[in-house]
Amino acid sequence: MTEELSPRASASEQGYEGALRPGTLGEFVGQAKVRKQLGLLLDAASRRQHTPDHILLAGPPGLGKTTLSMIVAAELDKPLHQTSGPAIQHAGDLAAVLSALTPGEVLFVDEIHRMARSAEEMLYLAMEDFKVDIMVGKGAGATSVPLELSPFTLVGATTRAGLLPNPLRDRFGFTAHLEFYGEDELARVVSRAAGLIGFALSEQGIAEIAGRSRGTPRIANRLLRRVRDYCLVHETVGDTESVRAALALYDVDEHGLDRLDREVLRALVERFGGGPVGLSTLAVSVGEEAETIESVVEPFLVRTGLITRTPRGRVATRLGWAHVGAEPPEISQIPGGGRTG
Ligand SMILES: Nc1ncnc2c1ncn2[C@@H]1O[C@H](COP(=O)(O)OP(=O)(O)OP(=O)(O)O)[C@@H](O)[C@H]1O
Repeated sequence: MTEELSPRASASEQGYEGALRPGTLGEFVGQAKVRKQLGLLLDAASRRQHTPDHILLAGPPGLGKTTLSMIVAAELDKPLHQTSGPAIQHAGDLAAVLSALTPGEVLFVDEIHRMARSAEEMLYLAMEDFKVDIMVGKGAGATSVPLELSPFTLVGATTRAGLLPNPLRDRFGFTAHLEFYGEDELARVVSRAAGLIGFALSEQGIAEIAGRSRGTPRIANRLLRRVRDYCLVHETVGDTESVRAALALYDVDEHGLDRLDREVLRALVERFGGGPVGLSTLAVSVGEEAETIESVVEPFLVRTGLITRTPRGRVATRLGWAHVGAEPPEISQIPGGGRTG
């Protein structure tokens, strides 16, 4: 997968991303339902002068979970403490974080599904009663000492909501499921970001980037940066032509497919007659890890209707055949498919 289309952030783009983050719910583009629900929750909490319910943000990477956690803290006018599941490997790690929280503080735990089990159990009590039991001493002499915590709001983020144990999931008063963005919404993300970085981009140029961003604001902002650099170096304006030229340079096609996506699709059509074929066979045929194909390539090809998953393996749809410029052998046997995102 080319770096341009990875939904995950790279360390080098954190500063750029930070500069583009919307600071309020009003500035946050799209996700209308989640914005309304969250707005109501925060408004009610401030009217009751109470900390809001704990919030779980679920959805694929790059859709705005970290941004929303910052917005929650900003709207509540409270500090934000950020950590992540992998950083909490022992109950003691969590106890240290929780005991340092100030009243009303927002605690953001990214990838909360990756937290240690022992810490999860401590978190149940902390979420419910703002208390933890600290074990003091070892062996037979060990005793548990209750510790009162300041009331806080936990904002948990996960790309794998299904992996959260039920007792943890049940302790969130509100769960927001973030959806992939439509092209109009992505155009608004790009237009806003272009304004912030002071880059003049035509309406069509904006639409070209939006259409290649795989429903993901992080990718939209990254492609914008590539186009801005291209225009700077080639001393050209941000129009459709320069967007196309810049993104062709990075192997991003008009639907947001990259080299690996196209290779997989081409292998499916040309080497396996459109399928059905098993994932591992497909992975070997393009010389890539099955994991990468399953977690990154396949979901996007399925979502855009280029392939489907059947019990017997992956099958190219009519759209998939057309995308690689090939004719399907017998139309009646090929799934129709349809672009969705
Ligand atoms: N709704 C939105 N409006 C405008 N920009 C957005 C929106 N959502 C995300 N972005 C931008 O996309 C980038 C990635 O967002 P963010 O870091 O919040 O994603 P995430 O879901 O937390 O990703 P991960 O799961 O990898 O942590 C940021 O630069 C952010 O400003």
